[in-house]
Amino acid sequence: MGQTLVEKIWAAHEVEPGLLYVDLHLLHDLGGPLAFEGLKAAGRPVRRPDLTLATADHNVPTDGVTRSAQIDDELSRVQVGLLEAGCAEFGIPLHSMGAPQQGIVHVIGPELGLTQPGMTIVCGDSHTSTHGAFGALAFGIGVSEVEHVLATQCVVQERPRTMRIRYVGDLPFGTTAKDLALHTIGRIGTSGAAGHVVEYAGPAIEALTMEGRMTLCNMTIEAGGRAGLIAPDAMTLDWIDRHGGTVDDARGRLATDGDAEFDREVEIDAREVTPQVTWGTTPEMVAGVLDRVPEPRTEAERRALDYMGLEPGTRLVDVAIDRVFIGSCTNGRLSDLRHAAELIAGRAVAPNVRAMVVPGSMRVRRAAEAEGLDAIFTEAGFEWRGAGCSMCLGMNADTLDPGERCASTSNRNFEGRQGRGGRTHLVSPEMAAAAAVTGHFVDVRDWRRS
Ligand SMILES: CC(C)[C@H](C(=O)O)[C@@H](O)C(=O)O
Ligand code: SF4
Repeated sequence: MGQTLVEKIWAAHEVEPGLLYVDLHLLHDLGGPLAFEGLKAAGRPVRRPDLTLATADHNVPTDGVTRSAQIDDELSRVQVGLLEAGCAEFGIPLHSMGAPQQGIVHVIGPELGLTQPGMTIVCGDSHTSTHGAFGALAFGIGVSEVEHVLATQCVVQERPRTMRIRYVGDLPFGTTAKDLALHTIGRIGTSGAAGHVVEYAGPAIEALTMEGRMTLCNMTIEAGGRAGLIAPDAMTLDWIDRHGGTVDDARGRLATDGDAEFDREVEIDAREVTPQVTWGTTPEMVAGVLDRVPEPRTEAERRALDYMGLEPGTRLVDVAIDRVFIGSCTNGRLSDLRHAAELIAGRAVAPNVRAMVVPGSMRVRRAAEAEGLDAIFTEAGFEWRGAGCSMCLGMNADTLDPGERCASTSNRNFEGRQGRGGRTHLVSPEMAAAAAVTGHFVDVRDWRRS
């Protein structure tokens, strides 16, 4: 019997049963500092600093501050400072605040040509699955595992179960990878992929750009998956080539064999995807923009509606918003900014809305500026910020006030995620841009036709 892509990568990295060799270890300012403490206490060096790369993203202010010592918030200042000190001590390359390549860890890995097919990639962060877009087996690990990888370049892992989500048909006009991801989670639920590594397949996947594939793989975690990945193709190799990486031939051809078997197979009709808006406090509480806020079926849904301040039966297009956040490792890449800017051009942010764009990396920011996207955004009334996680999780000063309602391109709409009492609606960059202009959700397909 043939093997799945994941089984092939697994077999090529298994040092002994349950122990995987790690090709690339990414660190950020939350997991890194704690792991360094552990290493220091044990008196161990970092085994392969050359296969390790760090960046500051979670705690970084986006208001132009370029040195960790200048961060107002004490905890954030300490965490970024510890990352800087630890990287210097252990010889780990770091893109910290003020560095030209600083950015969200899952944005900079691919952008630097480091993320490649067939690799094992780990990071102390659940959305490491993003890198699976390149045909890598990429997954999040816990802090103690980060320390273990730093010390040994290996990670203890239970063999994951395999799952394939195969899409039938093409994505309809005016819908995006984000809509595909949200629609999928709406179908299978937030534990629909629990314990599995998901391989995405089908014509709708082949037609996605690399950025779209990253968005989809990123959100695998929100369906409970361990990781998500897509077999490499010519587009993958071309993207890596344009970003300065070189891919080994055999790895570039990696794919699931025709007769391989998955533990689970799910089929989803991509033709049914519409622009999606979440109405609740988990990504599975989602509907099409033309739908209404549903009657709650469970206690959790009742609670979610209460928290979100929404009445069942309200049309989603009638829901007014206060804030817009375009950014995050889900949708903070150059093409996301381009798509939002296309809709913004020549229009203005609604008077009662505060909208911000936080590029996923400083490189994305510079590239966007070179194309004049920053001018489009600022002329429309958006704030144009520095790079980082920012309002995706609100660890810096970019947060919602209690009760504020936000159209956000990030991946989690949990209670308090963007600030205590804040209400998050997950959408695509296009939907966020259109909502910024009108002050409520709109069917972006109409705008794209006009
Ligand atoms: C802080 C970090 C560990 C966390 C994650 O693992 O995803 C964060 O990035 C998030 O998105 O909530
Ligand atoms: S952008 Fe958001 S989801 Fe991504 S790593 Fe940062 S906090 Fe996590």
